[in-house]
Order: sequence, then structure tokens, then C-alpha cells
Amino acid sequence: MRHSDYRGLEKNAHAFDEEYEGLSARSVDEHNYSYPFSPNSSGEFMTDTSNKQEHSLLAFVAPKSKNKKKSKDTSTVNKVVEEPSNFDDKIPQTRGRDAARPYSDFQFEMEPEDDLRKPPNQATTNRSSHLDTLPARIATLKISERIDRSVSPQKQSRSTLDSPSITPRQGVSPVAASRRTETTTPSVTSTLKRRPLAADRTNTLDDYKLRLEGRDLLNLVVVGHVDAGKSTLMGHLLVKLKVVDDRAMHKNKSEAARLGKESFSYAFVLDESEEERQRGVTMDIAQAQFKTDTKLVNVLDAPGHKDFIPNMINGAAQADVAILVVDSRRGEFETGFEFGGQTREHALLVRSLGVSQLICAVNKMDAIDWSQERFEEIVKKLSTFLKSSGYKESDIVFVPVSGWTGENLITPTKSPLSWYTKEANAPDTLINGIIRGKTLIDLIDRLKPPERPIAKPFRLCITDVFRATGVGAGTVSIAGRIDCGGIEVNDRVLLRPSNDLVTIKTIQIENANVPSAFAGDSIILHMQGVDPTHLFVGNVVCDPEYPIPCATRIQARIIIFNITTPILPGTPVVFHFKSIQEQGKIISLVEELDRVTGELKRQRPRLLTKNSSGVVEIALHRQICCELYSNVKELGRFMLRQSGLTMAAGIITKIIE
Ligand SMILES: Nc1nc2c(ncn2[C@@H]2O[C@H](COP(=O)(O)OP(=O)(O)OP(=O)(O)O)[C@@H](O)[C@H]2O)c(=O)[nH]1
Repeated sequence: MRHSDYRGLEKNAHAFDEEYEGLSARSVDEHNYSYPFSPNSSGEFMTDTSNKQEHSLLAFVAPKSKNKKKSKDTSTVNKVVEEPSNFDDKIPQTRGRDAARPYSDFQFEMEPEDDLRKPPNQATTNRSSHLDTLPARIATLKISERIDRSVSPQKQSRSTLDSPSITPRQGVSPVAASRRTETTTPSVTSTLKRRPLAADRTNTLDDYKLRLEGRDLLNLVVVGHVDAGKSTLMGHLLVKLKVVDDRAMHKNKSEAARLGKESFSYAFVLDESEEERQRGVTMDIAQAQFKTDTKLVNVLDAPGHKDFIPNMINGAAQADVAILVVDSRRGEFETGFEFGGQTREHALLVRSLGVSQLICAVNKMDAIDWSQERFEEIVKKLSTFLKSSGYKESDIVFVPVSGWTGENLITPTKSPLSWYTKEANAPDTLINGIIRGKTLIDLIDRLKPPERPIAKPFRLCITDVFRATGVGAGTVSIAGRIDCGGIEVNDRVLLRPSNDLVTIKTIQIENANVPSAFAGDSIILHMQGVDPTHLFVGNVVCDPEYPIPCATRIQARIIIFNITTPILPGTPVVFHFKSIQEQGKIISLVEELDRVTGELKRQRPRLLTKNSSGVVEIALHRQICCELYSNVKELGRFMLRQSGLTMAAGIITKIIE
């Protein structure tokens, strides 16, 4: 994307947040449409067409497989489509990158990877990442790689449930709630012993507060242009906070020296896979946890390279707050910011995904001699852009750091920084984007935690399905961040869309078993007796009394970015929702709206052009489990992309079918 492409994006993003609020579903006109994956009259997907598409996609994948990893994945896709007979064969032995991936992922790897710094080492891609091999204190979860979802649409059961809006239990009339569940999921609810929501169980809530030790939970994503120093910065911070011990760091240094990449030793704390280390590039989200005085922070290190934007979106979708890392060196900052780099794109994507607080880490200050002039130049350029992109001035703060030397991470820089040092007894005031004297950890500590919807019914969107070792034969494990509500060991949950009822045996956070977990927690659930072919990334584990709706057709309000080709009925899109990317199509344009006021401009417009806003209907190849944005924000927002570019951000206003 060129610099000019962002102009509209900035304006749109600005209006976006206001437009999110107070939306109401509008009535939808019925439109005839031709869509290859639409259900036939009996509600089944049309076998011929869908299979044709699936095969053509698989055929498309093969020639694109430039490296061993992709060709391996492709064969696994084919293998899974063939349905292995052995139950255990259906789940990968390892999690993360070695797991097979949905074919829809490959749609995003269309950009040639020639510009990556080094070709992959074909001999080293067969990584093993069993859970029990992870270091005790840092569970680095590679969460966007997943078990294959490429079963045919017929095999994913279509939703027979209606689309109840979820509200806290006290907000739902018991009669209405029971009528709804009885008529829609009799087999599920008739066997249930009703339990109060986790948040209404005093002991459960007490356990949760005890676990947080009085701290607030914060999910923090680290984004920025490739090579800005994100992994080095976070890796060094984890070392300084003693989350990573000296022995582990010594090992990283030796490994970096062996690969001739000494400068990446801190990045290796988070970039754990052989392929990432060989290339010196983060390819997937890595996760770690640390504590500040008042916060328990889940850090998600996102890849900066444009080829891995889908993975970056996956991480950003789980975040409450973000650190945007920029390289302060002359020419390097400009590459990331002005000449089509990912600094702007990442900042806008995280904003569109609901992140409003941003720390801008102006990195590699050691390489520019901690120049005040350069720092202020970057602050000026970036803050103008960020403010026009919908960030409030009071929610952006800049900090000069060096991820490599570790200065200003938890202790102030040794360099003479009179321009940044706080005068004695001076108050902590944000002036011109900086709070003098504050280190990176101070600024993380002062971030405001979001309000967590813990009193709503439980929902967790699965980001990974795997088989962990040491947790019992036949156990299937899933990972994800709880979107709303809470869960306790021995709770019964409903898997959607398969409608399987499962009892939760173990809940893990950071490799430790916990009795309960609530909205915002990134957890692993170990489940027994689950058919793994019913579990896919993007599926949702939810409260059986309040099943999440599943949809193949939604109505949404979208904000269109600076696209080159207008959106028309029939425009194909890639629907980025939580951790999944689904093939879809705009099937009708319902309304064009004023993008600032949200007022109706035109019914049934013929097209929607760049920088406009509208209500559209979107049909999806396969059903997704989602909520109206007005009910659960985290499960009601999405991005639309096409050919590697972000077209629009949207919120779900109506579930049509
Ligand atoms: N001089 C200097 N170099 C740094 C600093 N931080 C990172 N680097 C170097 O920049 C290079 C890239 O660092 P990474 O941490 O891998 O960058 P990244 O942003 O995580 O890269 P991707 O995740 O692949 O986008 C490495 O050679 C680091 O040693 C810094 O503060 N000062």
C-alpha cells in the first residue's frame, strides 16, 4: 500500500470508533443473488459447487508452496480431507506451526516471500513443540497455526439454532431464555443441571481475584514494521524482569552465535521456531506473561513482515492495548512509516480492532546517540498520523528506548538525557506525547485495563487445537482467550457449531492449573471424549444455556478504506474474524451511510467507493460463530481484506442465517 492509500483510511478510522457506538440493526431487503456456496432449499450446501471450489483452492495451493513448510501443510490438508481412520491421526502431534492449516490461510500467502531475508532452511522445519517442552515460566504459544479446518462444508454441521442475543443472565427473561433453548437445543439443555454463571458464584470469583493478586489483567500486542526491533525489545524486557533466566538467555546467545545472528539473541526469547531463527523474522504470534506493580500482562509479539499480516491481525484481535515499535534511525523510520511500510498499517489495524491505548516505543535510540531532535521529529510525525487515525491524544505516549542495550526499559538510560529526565518533584504529566522520566515498564503499568464482560455468558473463540503430551490419552486441548463470561473446572460447555457438550477437566494458564478463568484470560482447556474432527480454530466454546449464534450470512456496517476498486454486489472478500480467515462475498449493498454522522445517504446503492461507509450483507463460505457487536464487541468485529490489502473494517449488526 502506498503512502497515499492511507489518506482515506486515516479519516475512516477516525470516524470508526464513534460509529461503532449506538448502532442499530436496520431492516434488510431481500435480494436475489447467485453465490456458489449458498445453501440449497433443504439447507444443505451445494456439494458440487463447494467441492469444486475446495479442490480448486487445493490445486491453487500446491504451486505456491515454495518451501517445505508449505508443501508439508498442503499434503496435510489433502490428508485431512481424506479423513484418516485412526482417531488420533486426526489431530496433529504437535501444536503450532507444524499443525495442518486451513486452506483459507493460504489465500494470504500470495505475496512472494522473495524479499524475506533468507530462504528457509528446508531441513529444519520439522519443529517439535510439545507443551511439556516449553520453559516453565514462559509458555510461548504460537497461536495462529492450527488444526485443519478444511473438511467439506457438509461436514461442519450447519447451525440449527436461532441467534439469541446474549445479555447477562439477569437481563434475560427466564421464560424467554428457556423457551429459546428448549426450542432450539433440546438435546443439549434437557440433560443440563443448571448452574449460575461463573461470575455469580462467589467462590469462583474469589479464586480469580486471588490469582490476579490484586493486579489487573492486560493483553498487550507489540506491533510495528519488520525489523523495528519488537522481539528484541520484548525479549530483553523479559530478561530484565527475570521471566527468562540467565541460563535460558545464555542458550539463546549460543544459538544466535551458531547461526551467525548474534544481534538476534534477545529476539530468540520469543522467536522460538527454527525457521524464525534461521530467517531472523518473526512469522507468528508469540506469547509470554510478566507482572508489573499493578498489572498482569500477557504480551503478544506480532510479526512485522507484510506477508504475515493475517497472523498479526490474529494477535491484535486478542489485545486490549498495544506497543507500536518504530526504528528511530534515519531512513528506517521513513521506510516503515512513509513508503508503504507496516507502521501505519499496523497502527490502523489495531485501532480498527478496538485498541485505543498505544505506547509508541521509539527504538534503537542507541544507534542515533539518543538524539532529542530526531526523537521529537518522530513524535511529531507519528502523533499527527495517530490522532487522525482515531487515537485520542491522551491515549498515546512516546518513550525513547533501546531494545538492544536495554536502556529505559525498566531503568532509565545511562546516557545523558536531560531532555527526558524528570526534574525532582515534577508531576507525571503527559506533555507533547511524553511523560518525562518514565521507562517502558512504567508506561505499561499506567495503561488502563478495559472493562471485562465477566458477567456475560461464557464464550471462548478457539485459536489453537492440539494434542498436548502428559495430559492423558485421548485428551484434546484447545487454546484461546476468553471473550466474555467465566468458566470453572467441571463446568459443562457447549462446542459450537458441532453442539457437543463437554465437561471441562483442566484449565491451564501459563502451564499452571487454575480452578477458574474469566474474560481476558488466555487459557488452555484439556478436554476428554471430544471428537477432534468437531474442533476447529474459530469454533467457539460457550455456555450451553446461551449458545452462541452461528452464521453464514450477516448484515454488517462497514467503513471502507482507500480501496482502488469499488465494492459491488458480488465482490469477493476474505473475512478476517478472530483467528480465522474465511472466504466470503458481498452479496448486497443495503445502504450507503454518511461516514461521519452515520445517517442514511442512499438505499440500495449500486456501489460503495473508497472512504465511504455502508450497510452490506456478506455471505460466508463456511459458518462462523459470532455475536452482534452490540452484545459482545470482541465477537462482533471483523476486517475485510482482498489480495493482501485491507479493504474495510466492520461490525456485525444482524445475523441473517
Ligand atoms: N542498535 C540496535 N539494534 C536493535 C535494537 N533493537 C533491535 N535491534 C536489531 O534489529 C534487528 C531486528 O530485530 P528484531 O527484534 O528481530 O525485529 P522485529 O521487529 O521483531 O522483527 P520482525 O518481528 O521480524 O518484524 C536485530 O538485528 C536486532 O539486533 C536496538 O535497540 N538497537
